[in-house]
Amino acid sequence: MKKIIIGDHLIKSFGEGDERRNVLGGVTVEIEKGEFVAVMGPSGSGKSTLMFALSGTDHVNDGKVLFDGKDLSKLGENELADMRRTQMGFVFQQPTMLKHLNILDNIILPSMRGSRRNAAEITAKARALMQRVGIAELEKRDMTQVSGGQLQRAGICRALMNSPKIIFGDEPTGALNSKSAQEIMDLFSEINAEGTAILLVTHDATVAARTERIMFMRDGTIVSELKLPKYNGTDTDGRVGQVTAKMREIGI
Ligand SMILES: Nc1ncnc2c1ncn2[C@@H]1O[C@H](COP(=O)(O)OP(=O)(O)OP(=O)(O)O)[C@@H](O)[C@H]1O
Repeated sequence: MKKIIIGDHLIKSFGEGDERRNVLGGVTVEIEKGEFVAVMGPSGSGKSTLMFALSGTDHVNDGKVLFDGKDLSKLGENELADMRRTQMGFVFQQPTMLKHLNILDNIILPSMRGSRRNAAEITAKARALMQRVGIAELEKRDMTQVSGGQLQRAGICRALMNSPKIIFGDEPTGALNSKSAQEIMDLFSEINAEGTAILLVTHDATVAARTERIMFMRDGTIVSELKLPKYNGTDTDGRVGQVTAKMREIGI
């Protein structure tokens, strides 16, 4: 099984009666194990809805999602929650963290729930990840005492706690300045190089240009795709140029 995710003819609709409309109009997506992919498209084109569908965060109305060969619709709610917690990582534009807990405790909190590992093991893993992403000295601070980039690093540590097979990122650099955004993208590249698949939703051509495949959405369907070689730190401007040219071509 080479694919980590197959989304097969996904249909998702919202609204009732005359107001009802398809936000995903039969989308088929395949993501390879270890692949680094971006989804771009105008606001409201269905990017986040697609991500929620592929991650089992939200149910689809029709079509099916296979995660590592398992049909998500055949799993009970607990099994699905368990799969999301242990095999998928999530990074959002603004990491949601509890204000009254320090950064370290925020990182370990989700892993404590229903885990067979003991607290010392979990804490050691969190500290190792914090060290790795350069925020080891911030463990006692709370979320209001760190920068946006540092908070996002903490969010990435939290997403990596269970060594997921894929990370879903919804505009993970959207709230950051360009330097922090680049550093976060460097981190994603490193994580991907170690074999974790990554799916990012982004409006930013410089973010998308770091990935190896970009799917362009419009009105709930994938209208085009751009493939790039795996990023190795070279030809950054050329890659961004290819993404922006494609965006112009399809009118995004
Ligand atoms: N729970 C919901 N109920 C009703 N409509 C919804 C719901 N979630 C999303 N939508 C609608 O579905 C469409 C697609 O939303 P989605 O968030 O997937 O778009 P997007 O491409 O991620 O947009 P953006 O770039 O602005 O985040 C939008 O028109 C949105 O209003």
